Amino acid sequence: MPETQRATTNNFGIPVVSDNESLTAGTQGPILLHDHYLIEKLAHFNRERVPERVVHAKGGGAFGELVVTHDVSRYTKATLFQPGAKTESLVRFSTVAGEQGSPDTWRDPRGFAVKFYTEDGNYDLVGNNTPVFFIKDPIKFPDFIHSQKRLPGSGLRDHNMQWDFWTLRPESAHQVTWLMGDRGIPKTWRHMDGFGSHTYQWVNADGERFWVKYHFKTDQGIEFLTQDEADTLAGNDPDHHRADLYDTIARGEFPSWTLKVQVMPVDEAEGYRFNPFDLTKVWSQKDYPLIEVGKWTLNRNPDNFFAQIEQASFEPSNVVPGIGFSPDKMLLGRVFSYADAHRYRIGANYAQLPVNAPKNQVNSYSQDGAMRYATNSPETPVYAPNCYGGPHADASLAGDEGLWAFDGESVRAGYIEHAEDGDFTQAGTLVREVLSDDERDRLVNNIVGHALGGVSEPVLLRVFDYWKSVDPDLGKRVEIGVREGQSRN
Ligand code: HEM
Repeated sequence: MPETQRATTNNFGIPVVSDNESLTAGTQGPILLHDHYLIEKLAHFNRERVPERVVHAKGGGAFGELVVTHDVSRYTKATLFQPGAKTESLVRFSTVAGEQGSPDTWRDPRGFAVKFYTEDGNYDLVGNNTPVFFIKDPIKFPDFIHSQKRLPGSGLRDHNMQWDFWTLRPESAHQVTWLMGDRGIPKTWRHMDGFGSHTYQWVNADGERFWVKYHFKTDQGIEFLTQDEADTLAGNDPDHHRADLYDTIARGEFPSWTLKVQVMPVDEAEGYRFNPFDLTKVWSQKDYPLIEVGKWTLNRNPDNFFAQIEQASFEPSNVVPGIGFSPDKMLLGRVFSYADAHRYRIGANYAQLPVNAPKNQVNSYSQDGAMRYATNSPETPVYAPNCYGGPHADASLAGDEGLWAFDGESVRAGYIEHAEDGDFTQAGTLVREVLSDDERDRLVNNIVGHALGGVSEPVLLRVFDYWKSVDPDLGKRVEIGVREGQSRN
């Protein structure tokens, strides 16, 4: 064996005799059970997969850093947002509805999940490439996702089911308008913006509170794929977006985004023309202009995709001092959901994996569980309170948690309607005031093409009404396009 070549070992470091032949009783005899290396190989292989994410199963990611270039300390005391702060980061981009092997260029929102390894623990901002979402109550999330995935009998995806759900839940209109437009298929992950989407809370050093929305503006410029381009790539190059990110970073070209925020003083929320906690609405940038925070750059590829991307866990519950939640019910539902998903998908001790572990010291009282390894000394007390020097909670942080006032009975109700709320208002504004003529034409074509892909009566009639409610002219064009398409087929 050449000196530089290392001997194969089994998982316990014991050198093995053969990479190629199993141990048998004679050349034609049975395989022997005590060939423990063969058994190790076959048994470990059977356990190579963890369950794929129930949503956002197909994705890719990279490491990078956030550098704060502007002073937003009057809005938050969070250490990662202080002037000059530099924080290591991880991102995972994804599609929502497809499975692990699905094409990157299907029309779908893109996940934009960011982890910041701050000195106060991990801050996860688990957003999308759109500022809004299809629904506004977490109780609807499993129904919504079921309608986007596959039929139980045939295992096929079904546009009829998608439109049935969307048109029966008209609060989806704003997000569906984004989805059916150019932003529904970004050219690459580098050519899309990212959004925290929800309203979060920032708390400054004086304990003052602000509502905040995050925007990652791509420095590469927004670019998209037409439906035809995307369809071709879905067949020829299903990992197009994953490969693009990896290859670009490997070439030493580091994509970046400018992080900006919209900030609303808490006492302005009640009188704002849109309910600021409704995830199907944006805040007008005329009312709350973007404030620059810093530069977020991706500069390092994973060196083990499974360990660092597949096992990565992002959870909206990870907020650090100076950042808090808001009355957005979707956000509050997500605060429960993700850590629960990780415990099932990766295991109880997923937070100990290097990609998920914070860079600062963990002093929690969690212990044991599958695959646990020790991080504390044997003398560390395993309960609180104790009189043996174990960690104790810091009550002085109470004001940094991001709390808010509320009052009233337990109710099952929607959001308080503000002056200009309504399911179709902002979708209509997007169509009429933001999109160019070309963009509107492509929107109509995309909707018509999608509806012709299996949507039938009575859902189809609701599709026409839905788009007429967004914009009467757009709705008429959709109806004419679909009827013409039907008569051609
Ligand atoms: C109540 C509503 C929601 C629920 C219950 C929910 C639940 C989940 C679950 C269970 C996962 C899989 C986690 C895993 O196995 O690692 C997931 C992934 C994800 N969700 Fe949600 N979700 C909701 C809404 C949203 C919204 C509104 C956004 C964006 C604004 C979003 C963005 C993401 C992203 C980006 C991922 C992938 C994270 C990764 O790359 O690992 N989700 N969601």
